[in-house]
Amino acid sequence: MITFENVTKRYTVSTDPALADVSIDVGRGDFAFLIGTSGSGKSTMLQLMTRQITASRGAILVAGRDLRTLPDRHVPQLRRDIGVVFQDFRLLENKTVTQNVAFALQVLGTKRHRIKQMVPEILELVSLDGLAKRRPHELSGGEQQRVAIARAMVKKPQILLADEPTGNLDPDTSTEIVKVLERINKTGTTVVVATHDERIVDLFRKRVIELHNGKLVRDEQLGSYIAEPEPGVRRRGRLVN
Ligand SMILES: Nc1ncnc2c1ncn2[C@@H]1O[C@H](COP(=O)(O)OP(=O)(O)OP(=O)(O)O)[C@@H](O)[C@H]1O
Repeated sequence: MITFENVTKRYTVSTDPALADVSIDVGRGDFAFLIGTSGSGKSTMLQLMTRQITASRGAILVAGRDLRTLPDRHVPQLRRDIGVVFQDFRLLENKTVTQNVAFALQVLGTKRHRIKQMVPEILELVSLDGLAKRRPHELSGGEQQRVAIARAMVKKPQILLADEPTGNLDPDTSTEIVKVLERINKTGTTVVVATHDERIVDLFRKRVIELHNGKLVRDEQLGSYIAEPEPGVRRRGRLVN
């Protein structure tokens, strides 16, 4: 669903690349955490996937499209296949929950009767059905993030990208949000979550893709936040089998 082949991204010629020779393959229906310290290249990777920026070198394939050759006029179509959520929710403050979600469908040109039908369905998916008439300031952070996820999911994208989705949330609420993402993933959507949140990575034990200074340093199924040492390597004085 998302393939990077030897991708390098340089923002300026004089500095080190933000992403250096990265190759990954995220299949349909996968769930991956993208981790790494600040500045390691996580946001750069997400922005390359949506073609907000283009690679300096290498090939990127997303939902069957080669982003090197995709004409600009086809980029909106690509973005219909990709839902994105952010740390800061980015909701429309003067609109209710229903209106925030409906607005995302209106801009796609969806007919009014379809919007009326689809919005309650999607609110149910993120367990927000009781809060449809509230405005963002009347919601908790976790509820606001659910609205943002609902809004990203209305177009039924094949891929959901989340950039630090639990960054503003307390631990219990963060767990609930990742459970929502997991539920969406179980419906077949490919989910990639860029995060610094060590606790959720260790709790959910999904695939972990780790960057360091723009380089891919780990790609592990059922990974934890801190890489497990190789067998035979000493860790805190104990030999790991
Ligand atoms: N528009 C830009 N112009 C120049 N350099 C940039 C630009 N965006 C990012 N960079 C640089 O590219 C590198 C990777 O940044 P990126 O934002 O992808 O990291 P990140 O892992 O997402 O960090 P964070 O966790 O802090 O969001 C950093 O050195 C950053 O300074």
